[in-house]
Amino acid sequence: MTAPVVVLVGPPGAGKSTVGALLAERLGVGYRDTDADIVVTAGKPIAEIFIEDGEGHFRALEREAVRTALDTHPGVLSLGGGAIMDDGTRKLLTGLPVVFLDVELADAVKRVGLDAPRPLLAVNPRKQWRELMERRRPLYTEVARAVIATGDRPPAAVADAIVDALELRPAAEPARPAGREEQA
Ligand SMILES: Nc1ncnc2c1ncn2[C@@H]1O[C@H](COP(=O)(O)OP(=O)(O)OP(=O)(O)O)[C@@H](O)[C@H]1O
Ligand SMILES: O=C(O)C1=C[C@@H](O)[C@@H](O)[C@H](O)C1
Ligand SMILES: [Mg+2]
Repeated sequence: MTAPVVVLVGPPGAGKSTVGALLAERLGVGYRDTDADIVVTAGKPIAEIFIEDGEGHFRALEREAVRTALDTHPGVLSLGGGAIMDDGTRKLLTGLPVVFLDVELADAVKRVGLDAPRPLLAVNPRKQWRELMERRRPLYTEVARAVIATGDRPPAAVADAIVDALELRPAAEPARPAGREEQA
């Protein structure tokens, strides 16, 4: 198993894609998003999977997408906003460097407008988002090794905060051999 260096979780608009891509570039590793993997595997957009097959089927596809990505992707991995709702998916995350990108409703609205085709936010998105976060916040927190508030930080500062919280360094940066400082 080649586990990711960071797994990002958080609600829609938390910045998983934006921060994840930035962080991957900074660390010199690849970036992957399980939502994108599911679309490829299912051969149709997520909204269609929800409508035609239901949320339960989507969560099962998502669990398998997470399992595969955790086994094969050594870089930065973003999960779908609701992945932590599935018991099996949460179990897969045990012991991994999971970061919860936290965001308040007002900032999420500013960022994504809540008018994108998100199946679970289709009707009355503000109310849905608030209720969804009430249910999900304890689960995001449960799986997370670090919780990063993103409201008052631009994406680059969020990436910095993750690097600090998990004490990460670029993949290419060699570990300094012990005792070399004195020899220069
Ligand atoms: N820390 C931040 N400060 C300000 N704007 C941000 C921040 N993080 C992300 N954004 C902006 O918010 C929008 C949504 O970000 P992004 O798509 O990365 O969120 P996401 O968590 O991946 O959402 P989704 O769950 O829908 O995939 C983008 O326009 C992005 O530029
Ligand atoms: O919050 C959610 O439940 C979702 C978020 C998206 O990332 C997608 O995984 C899907 O639209 C479901
Ligand atoms: Mg995203």
